[in-house]
Amino acid sequence: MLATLPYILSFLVIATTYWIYRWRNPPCRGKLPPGSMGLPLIGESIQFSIPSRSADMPRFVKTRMEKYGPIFKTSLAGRSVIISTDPEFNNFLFQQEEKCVEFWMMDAYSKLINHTGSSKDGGTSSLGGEYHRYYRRLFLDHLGSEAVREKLFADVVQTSIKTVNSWSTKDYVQLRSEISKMFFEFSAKYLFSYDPEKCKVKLWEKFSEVMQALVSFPVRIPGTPFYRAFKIHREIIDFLMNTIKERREVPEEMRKGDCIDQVLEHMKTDPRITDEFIAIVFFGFLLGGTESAASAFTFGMVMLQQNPVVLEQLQNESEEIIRKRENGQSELTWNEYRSMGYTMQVINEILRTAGPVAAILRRTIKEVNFKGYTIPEDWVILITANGTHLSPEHYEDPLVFNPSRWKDSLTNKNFMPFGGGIRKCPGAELTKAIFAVLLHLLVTKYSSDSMNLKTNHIPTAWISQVECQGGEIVRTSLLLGFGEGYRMTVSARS
Ligand code: HEM
Repeated sequence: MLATLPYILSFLVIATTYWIYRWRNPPCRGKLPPGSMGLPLIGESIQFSIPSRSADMPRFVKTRMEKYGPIFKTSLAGRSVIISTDPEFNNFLFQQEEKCVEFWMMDAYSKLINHTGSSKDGGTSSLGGEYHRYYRRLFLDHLGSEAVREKLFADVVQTSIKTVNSWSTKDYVQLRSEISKMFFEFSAKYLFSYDPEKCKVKLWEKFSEVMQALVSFPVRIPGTPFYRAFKIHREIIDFLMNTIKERREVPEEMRKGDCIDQVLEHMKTDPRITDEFIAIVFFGFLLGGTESAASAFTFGMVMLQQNPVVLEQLQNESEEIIRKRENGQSELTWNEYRSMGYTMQVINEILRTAGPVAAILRRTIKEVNFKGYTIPEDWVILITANGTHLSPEHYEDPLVFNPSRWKDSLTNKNFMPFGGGIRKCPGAELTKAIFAVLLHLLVTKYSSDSMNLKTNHIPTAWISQVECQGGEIVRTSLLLGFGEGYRMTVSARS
């Protein structure tokens, strides 16, 4: 036995050394992008999860961009990952959907919705392939870039007026949560005519609790936030399925013409569209339309407060619109909205600097070759538009909030807050319309020096996991947070 010990030890040393070597140099048929795979098993997950207390891009990304360039490799949560801040590569990837790459989700989210993982699976919980094409068409039919027209816009105006008016009666407004709620209720109304005042189920409260779980550790052990969220998620799915069932029983002539009614029509001819699939899709839509918009708008308000000259110019534009009215109309119209040049520049600048969707995730389903690099199959690619939007290479003085940089054009190939390709955000135009209406109402109803944002001591549910003092803006790796939250006090203009 003793005689074989040196052989066993030598074998172990060689095997471990080989394993570490393989970990650091993953197999690849070409040249992988530069970067470090970190420690065996945990990779660089710890460094990645350290929040940055600044409005700049996450430190993790910034330091590695400086060291390795805009495309680099790492390992996170047991996965081999490529992080891309290169706009050319990002745009290339957006065009490769379902060819070389496919949609991929954070572990917590995919476990929460019981996602089957791949577009090849074809199960009803799959959100790729033909299922994706179906629900995307459904959303775009109602609210795509051309769809935010007078009718939808009038709804946006009414909902925003209701929200902004309610603020004047409050001691303070918890900005982020108010905006989340507004986006949530607007989306729910459009999907299934949800009326929070009539419905017994307090959907928004349930939904906020599920949101918290997305930044918690995804283990389904009783007592953990994730476990509770899992149960509430099921309740929401059951509620949505029940809503579909109830609507099916309503005579066709009494239907409401919302998304559910359209789905019921499609179900008549396509048995693959099940109630559960639609409930999961609606849930994803509500999620997509709530968190990012609320983060971005809150960030925008912080920026406006810090830039009074911009706020004043915004106010001038809105006042000018009101001055030009001849027919005594009091609400913003679609045509007026289309004329709000400076407001749109401000919104672009908010989206650039806030970058609420810090990570768009894809999985390679085939080897990807780009700019001399090879990315093997089954790697995760994390596309971070922040790395582009906040890089001095693409934007002069990137941390300066300067809406005028958009005065010549509101688009460019380095600007991708809503992603791109066949998964580009279908809520983009709606988001811009809601932001414009909210800004218009705020600057015309309240005096600009009264729109004070202060940090409060009520932890914002969304980011309660992020420890932070004094309400600084915090970028965690995937979410934009606000320390202890922002509360806004407003007073009507004299
Ligand atoms: C500031 C606000 C918003 C930002 C920055 C944003 C950003 C994004 C991004 C980057 C994607 C692409 C994700 C990917 O490629 O994997 C996306 C997808 C999506 N967004 Fe948004 N979004 C916003 C608001 C909204 C709103 C208001 C809605 C709904 C009313 C919405 C609904 C969706 C949906 C349903 C998808 C999935 C599209 C698909 O898979 O084809 N988003 N969003």
